[in-house]
Amino acid sequence: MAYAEEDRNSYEVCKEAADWLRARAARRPRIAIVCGSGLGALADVLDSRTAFLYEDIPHFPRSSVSGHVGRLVFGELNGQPCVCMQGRFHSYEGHSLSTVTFPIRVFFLLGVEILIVTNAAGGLNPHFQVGDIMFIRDHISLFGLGGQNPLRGPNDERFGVRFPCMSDAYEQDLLSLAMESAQELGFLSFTREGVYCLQAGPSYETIAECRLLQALGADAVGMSSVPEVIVARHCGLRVLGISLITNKAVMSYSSQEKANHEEVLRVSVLRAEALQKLISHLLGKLGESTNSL
Ligand SMILES: O=P(O)(O)O[C@@H]1C[C@H](O)[C@@H](CO)O1
Ligand code: HPA
Repeated sequence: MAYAEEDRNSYEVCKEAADWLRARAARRPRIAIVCGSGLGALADVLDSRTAFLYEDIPHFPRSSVSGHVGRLVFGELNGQPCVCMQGRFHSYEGHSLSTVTFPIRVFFLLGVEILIVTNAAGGLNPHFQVGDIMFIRDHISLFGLGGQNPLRGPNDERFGVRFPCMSDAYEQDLLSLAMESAQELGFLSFTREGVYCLQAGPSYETIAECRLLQALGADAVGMSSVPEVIVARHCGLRVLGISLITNKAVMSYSSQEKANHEEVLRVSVLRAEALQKLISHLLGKLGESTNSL
């Protein structure tokens, strides 16, 4: 089917991809997990896995960033049926925001109820350390504030309302369960909560920009996740966001530190196992609380 790039996430196009996947996946996933930079190994620990290359799924975009493999993996984690995006799409790759968020609408049409977005991010909060896991309490979208929103354009009510609320984007119940999981696993010493700020990338921030973002109330800065969260909330998915602090944002002109993707990937891989344990533990709790949450 030929369509303009901005029409990629139209209902019909998303449904074709969802129908293709539904015909091939063994179980309907309840939870979708977007794996951030260097965090794709999570998909490799799912039980009863079935994987599809993005290039084989109708209308799926291609991943071009190292640390993002480019597969959709269905399976079970701690008894919960899941689908993992082993590789996400970023607008700096040249994708429109409708392309970046296309998989989220496909997940919605597959019957997914909960979206877990993970990402690598630079720490702006001076109390954060490299290797900290930050549960996202809220976000600041420099895209959105600047007029670029994935919901821009005609609204299709089959997905959601014209003016969705975002003050409850990150669900408190999921955040509490995630915190409880961190406590039960003994992870509290490196678990934080904070505000994630989206900037366009692919260049990292200048020192003046880091100072500005910190003054605005951001605890971490990254180049993804927010468009996915907006589209997920638009179609009623419950959202948990997790940032891995892979580097400290450079705040001083006397610092010799330089942000780089190799370090981001190195730290992500070091913390990948802890993050897997955390998400798996949380999913077990979601299974126990199916009726109450
Ligand atoms: O996909 P995420 O947000 O985890 O990736 C971050 C942002 C850039 O893509 C890259 C920069 O190192 O890592
Ligand atoms: N800035 C933006 N995106 C990032 C960073 C950063 O410092 N680290 C990982 N992703």
